[in-house]
Amino acid sequence: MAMARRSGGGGATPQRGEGEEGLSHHLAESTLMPLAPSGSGHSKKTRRSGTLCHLARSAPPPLVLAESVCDEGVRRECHDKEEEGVREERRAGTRGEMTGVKKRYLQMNEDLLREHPEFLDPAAPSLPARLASVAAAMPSLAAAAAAKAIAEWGRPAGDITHLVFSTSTSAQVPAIDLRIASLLGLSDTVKRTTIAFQACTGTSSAFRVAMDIAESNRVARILVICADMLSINGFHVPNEAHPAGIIAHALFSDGAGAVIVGAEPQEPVELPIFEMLSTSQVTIPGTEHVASTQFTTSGIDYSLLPDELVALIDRNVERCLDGALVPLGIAKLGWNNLFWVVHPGGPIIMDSLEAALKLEPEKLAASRQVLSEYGNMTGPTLIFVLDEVIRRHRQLDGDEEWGVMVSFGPGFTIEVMALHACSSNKMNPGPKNAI
Ligand SMILES: CC(C)(COP(=O)(O)OP(=O)(O)OC[C@H]1O[C@@H](n2cnc3c(N)ncnc32)[C@H](O)[C@@H]1OP(=O)(O)O)[C@@H](O)C(=O)NCCC(=O)NCCSC(=O)CC(=O)O
Repeated sequence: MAMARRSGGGGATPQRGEGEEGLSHHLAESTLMPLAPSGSGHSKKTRRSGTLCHLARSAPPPLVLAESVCDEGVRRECHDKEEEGVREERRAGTRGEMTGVKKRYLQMNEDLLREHPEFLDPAAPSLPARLASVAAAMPSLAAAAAAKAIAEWGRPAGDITHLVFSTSTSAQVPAIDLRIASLLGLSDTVKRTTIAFQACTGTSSAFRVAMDIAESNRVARILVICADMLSINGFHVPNEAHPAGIIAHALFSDGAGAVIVGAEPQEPVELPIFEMLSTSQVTIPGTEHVASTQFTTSGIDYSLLPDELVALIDRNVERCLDGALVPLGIAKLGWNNLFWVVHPGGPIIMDSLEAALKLEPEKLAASRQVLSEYGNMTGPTLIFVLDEVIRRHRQLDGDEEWGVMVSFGPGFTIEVMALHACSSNKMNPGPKNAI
């Protein structure tokens, strides 16, 4: 397997010297054996971190698309704004134009509403029924994503040693990961970890934990699954006094994604896609109020202060990226020479990031496309974006070798993971990048 550090060929490349030293120094701190065969041009001291081997995604069947029972409220909100003449964009806009969401997949449907009319009554206690509905629907959705990832990985499910499951919309004991493990036929010795309520940083948190496991246990094969179903927990009759709820209706959706992480791949069976080079999580003090969700007796309530969030991104994102990427020698390539895997929280979040870093529009094209085609699925969205970035690289012959995964979540938290595309797999065609 090539550990591509490009020496030319058009891709932006950290130069020998400061950047390379930074890379070697950082990676040497990990406990991993080098993945590169000797003579590949890498320093013998160069160590590699956990490698992301395979990923797959799945969305639930399109039970209710954008034309869901939520539509009336959203349309009414547009109409009222139109009458007030508040916003020119709103006058011309449809819901899709406002949020960037054209299609979504939702588990909430009319059958569920008939079965649980209390979901329509904001005063009726409905949280237990909602959580039970999630518990009934989520395992099969998550298992479907994981089964695809395992099939693509090429080794038997029984070879999975660890399961890291992340969700912000399920709460039960034992956690849903147990049911998923059983559906997948995982070993009864698999070590399970559930990461709860990280919201839009759910995937980043799970990847971070998986990377730590892979670094400390080189034979571990970690199945990471992220699943959320905000349509069930967060569905409420629209209330004009609560605009965040209306926006949530137009934006949020359901989905699940899975990846398999491990070190020292057994080629040719395991063909890695990305190397996970470093992770960082920065939480800005005193900003807990900016993005939050509350469990109420009638479901999950979500709240976001968009102006404060935009200001936080503007003031902090570059320093967070520098903190993660400068030691690796990647930051000096320039933000526009990296590939970007960004959680598309909403148009305002991507616009802010683009403006703060002066990113060219195509850098967030994968994020915008996922938002458009799937909505904001909370945690799993980032895996969909990763999948889309890979697809685009293959189709458009993208040549960025170094990249960054970014998500923003409650805290207010900024998570960054530095990625390197493996030349042995789909992201980069090998010969072009070989040294
Ligand atoms: C909704 C929008 C697409 C609308 O864009 P427009 O360009 O049409 O208009 P705009 O940005 O000026 O916003 C219009 C009005 O809606 C308000 N507004 C926007 N988003 C809001 C929100 N989430 N809650 C409450 N109000 C909100 C604005 O303050 C403004 O109010 P006024 O008219 O009074 O000035 C965008 O604002 C947006 O992307 N908002 C963020 C969406 C979001 O909440 N995403 C989830 C992120 S959470 C996430 O991803 C991480 C996590 O879960 O932790």
